[in-house]
Amino acid sequence: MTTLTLPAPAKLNRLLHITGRREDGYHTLQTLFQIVDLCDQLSLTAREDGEIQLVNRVPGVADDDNLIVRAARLLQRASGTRQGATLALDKSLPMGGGLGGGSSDAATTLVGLNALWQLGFSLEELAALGLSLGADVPVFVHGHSAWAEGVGEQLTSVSLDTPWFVIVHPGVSVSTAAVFLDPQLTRDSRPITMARALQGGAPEWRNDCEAVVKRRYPAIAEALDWLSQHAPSRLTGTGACVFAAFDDAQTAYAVAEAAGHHGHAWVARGLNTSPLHDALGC
Ligand SMILES: C[C@@](CO)(OP(=O)(O)O)[C@H](O)COP(=O)(O)OP(=O)(O)OC[C@H]1O[C@@H](n2ccc(N)nc2=O)[C@H](O)[C@@H]1O
Ligand SMILES: Nc1ncnc2c1ncn2[C@@H]1O[C@H](COP(=O)(O)OP(=O)(O)O)[C@@H](O)[C@H]1O
Repeated sequence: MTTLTLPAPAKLNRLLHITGRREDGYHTLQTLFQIVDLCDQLSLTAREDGEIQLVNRVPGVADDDNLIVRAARLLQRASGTRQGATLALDKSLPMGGGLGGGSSDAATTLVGLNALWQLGFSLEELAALGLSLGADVPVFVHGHSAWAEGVGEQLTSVSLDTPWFVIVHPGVSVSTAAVFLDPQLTRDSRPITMARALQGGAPEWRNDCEAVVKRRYPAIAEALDWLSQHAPSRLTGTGACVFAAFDDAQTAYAVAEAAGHHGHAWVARGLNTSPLHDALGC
């Protein structure tokens, strides 16, 4: 029996600009995705009976809605394979935290099962499949820090600095849909070039969702205000997590320890390549 145990890393949006709204209601974005070394773990075991079996439930998510089950079934349909898989998910990343955990789990399932079932799909083909599961799936399939446009699926690999991040989850759950529906959301930011984005610093390194999210969720506003006393701080995605970058691990761990009542805090290292791709050599 063959089993692959693989990481599903989190991402941070180092900046997030909303540049417009498409006719289908989805918003067009410009963002810098950075992969970090905070991960869920997924074990994939091949089965000959064609079944997709989930070993452990994710609380609050029906098995048929679990993104790893949906990703496995999608890949079965796309390839016509008769193989199945047993999926075991060891979840560390908070759900709905803006860290992309569910999307990353789905991406690891697609990339991992493609290897396990020896299907031979390219990463581009897997990313296109993954987009139907969520806008953040392609960057995790792609496996590299990226400048993204469209709804996050038009990706250009970039190399970012790799600081130590303090990530704080203020313990509230943010509705992505509600943030995008809020009338006060900035949705007309002028598009910038990738080169300008990569220069870093204010005013480009901002998150357009921040004002709306701070107004709707006071706990996130408080966490941001607190973390900003230590270093420039931002929201990732539509939240709920906020983060700040530090040059050395020691300072980052000290700040994380002091985060106290603002929520659960992690220290994570910024990466440019995904540990998933490092593990599989792809
Ligand atoms: C904005 C980002 C940045 O990383 O936020 P996070 O989810 O990471 O916080 C993501 O692209 C989010 O992608 P994802 O989390 O897959 O969003 P979905 O479930 O597809 O969308 C939930 C709802 O948000 C709205 N939505 C989402 C993405 C987008 N570009 N425009 C939108 O208007 C739509 O109303 C959609 O029905
Ligand atoms: N395997 C999974 N892990 C996490 N969330 C999942 C999973 N499958 C489905 N979901 C659903 O996807 C939603 C978004 O999850 P996640 O990607 O963790 O958040 P975000 O997009 O804010 O980073 C969750 O609230 C949950 O309902």
